[in-house]
Amino acid sequence: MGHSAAIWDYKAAVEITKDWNGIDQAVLGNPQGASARVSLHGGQVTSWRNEHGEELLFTSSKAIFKPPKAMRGGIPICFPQFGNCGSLEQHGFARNKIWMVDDNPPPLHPNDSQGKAFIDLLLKPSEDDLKFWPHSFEFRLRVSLATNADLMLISRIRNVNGKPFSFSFAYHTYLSVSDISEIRIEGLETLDYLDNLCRRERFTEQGDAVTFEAEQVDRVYLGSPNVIAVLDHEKKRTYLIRKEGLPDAVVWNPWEKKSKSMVDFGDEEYKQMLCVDGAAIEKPITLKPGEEWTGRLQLSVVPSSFCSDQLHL
Ligand SMILES: O=P(O)(O)OC[C@H]1O[C@@H](O)[C@H](O)[C@@H](O)[C@@H]1O
Repeated sequence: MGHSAAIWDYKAAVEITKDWNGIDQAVLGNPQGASARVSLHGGQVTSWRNEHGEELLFTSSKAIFKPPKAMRGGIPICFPQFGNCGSLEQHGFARNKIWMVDDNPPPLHPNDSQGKAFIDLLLKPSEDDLKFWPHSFEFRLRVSLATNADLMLISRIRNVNGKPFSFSFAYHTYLSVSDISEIRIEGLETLDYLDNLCRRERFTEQGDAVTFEAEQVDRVYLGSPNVIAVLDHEKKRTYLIRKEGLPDAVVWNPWEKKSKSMVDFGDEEYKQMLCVDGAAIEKPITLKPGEEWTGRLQLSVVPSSFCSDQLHL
């Protein structure tokens, strides 16, 4: 994984190393041995492991770890556009850019700082970016790992001083699952969704949970609750996705046919992955000069005996 260039003591360790392409990445650790890795390429979280060293995020065995494209897995950031419904490249440019580390980040909130390892990455537009998206923004991404191994991503996007601008956003979260046909998502039942496979037509979810049976699912659930549970029966564990400032939830699994059409994805790998993204898509966010938007995502894993009633889903 490359050599260590620096060790900072943000209560727990944050280490900057080089990845296989010589691009810096931050490795966050907690005292129990959990870890998270975030690449400066795209500000993309590329790994999140629990204290037993088990990887919780999916990465394709065919992933291409080479800029300019984002690698298939982890948590790419979709900004300032989700999908292809705008003039920019699919899912926006942020995931393809090289971000900077902020060596002097503002402190964590006192209620929020207990033992957390964190790193702040910054993205500002280059001259070239301004030609395609002429808006002066600053994007601060804070990735932190808690003592209980929860992974938190906080995005703060500020209109530095330009004209008002609008954007859509998603944390495109690739979860690693044992077998997609055993997975249930709770928290999205009865909601309306836009079906990306059906010209973004609006439907209403009918099942008592979202399950995956025989075909690609590619939907944007609207006005979703701030906690969504992904139950993995076989692994006897549940992912909890908590979000703030992100009203929508994208659910995507490519299934067989689409998997075969993606060069950086194995034909059978759809069985082991599921994307559930905290997102702001249906109603774009608009920022006036000087305004800032915050979108938070917190991922936890709990045993499947944990009752969903406790979540107030
Ligand atoms: O291949 P990309 O650009 O990373 O996108 C992957 C998928 O991302 C999902 O979020 C979209 O809803 C899908 O339509 C898309 O295929």
